[in-house]
Amino acid sequence: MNRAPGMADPLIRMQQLRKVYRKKAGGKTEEFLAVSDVSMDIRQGDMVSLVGPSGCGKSTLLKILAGLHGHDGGTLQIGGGQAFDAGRDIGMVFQQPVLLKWRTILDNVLLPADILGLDRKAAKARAHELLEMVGLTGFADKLPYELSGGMQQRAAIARALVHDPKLVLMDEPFGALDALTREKMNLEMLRIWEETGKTFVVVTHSIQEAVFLGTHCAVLTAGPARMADFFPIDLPAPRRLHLKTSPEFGGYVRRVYDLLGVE
Ligand SMILES: Nc1ncnc2c1ncn2[C@@H]1O[C@H](COP(=O)(O)OP(=O)(O)OP(=O)(O)O)[C@@H](O)[C@H]1O
Repeated sequence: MNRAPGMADPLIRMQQLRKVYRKKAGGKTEEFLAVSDVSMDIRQGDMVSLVGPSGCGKSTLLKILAGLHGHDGGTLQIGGGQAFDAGRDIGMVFQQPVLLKWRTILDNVLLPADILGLDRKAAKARAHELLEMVGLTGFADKLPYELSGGMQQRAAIARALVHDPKLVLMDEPFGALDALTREKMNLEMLRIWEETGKTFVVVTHSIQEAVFLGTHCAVLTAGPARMADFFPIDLPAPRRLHLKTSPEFGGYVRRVYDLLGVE
């Protein structure tokens, strides 16, 4: 795991973060508390998994980090004391790859660089490097429909990295994949994270996936919305699938089950 030397402040600091959705209905304003009392420090190079049941506010939290939503209480500092521009410094991966079907895989990967107006030649060289990193060498000129779901999601990961963001936000990136492809993608993602040294925040419904991927895990609950815990996951690196059969892994999984009240 790479950490910037001398970087004292965390890349992200959330303190008692709170988000209320408001809706006007029949002359009244209805309020819904979606995120409550979320506090955590995320350091550069961390891989943080956000886990919790449907509706507990994981996506809302990610949208707040991405600058797509404001928050109603608490504080959020991003950048570790350095300038931080959400458009430039964040890469996003969604549950579906959302590739533009008329653009080649290379041109899809280049999309953020095009939007930001980055030098096309340099961006193209980086896009080719990233395609190699995600195992898609030779697919640059294909159209999305010519790739499997897992391959498309790997292209989406390359797209999230092409503008060299400081922070990568992933919202259930492997939720649409079959179980075996998902396990392979977990390993791929850990390798990409190791190679890039970037900070990743990953939303998942899967407790096993949260424990397997994370250097840290944030557990959120719904009804009431709150953060139940945030803790480091001290498992040996590099993580391999057989780790899932170890008592240490089982201990972390059990801790999350207990926090979520799952029997
Ligand atoms: N734009 C919105 N306006 C009003 N309520 C919203 C809005 N977005 C989300 N909510 C509500 O806030 C709560 C948290 O939603 P969010 O999408 O963050 O949950 P989640 O944990 O990501 O769920 P899932 O795992 O099912 O995607 C839910 O009860 C949802 O109905």
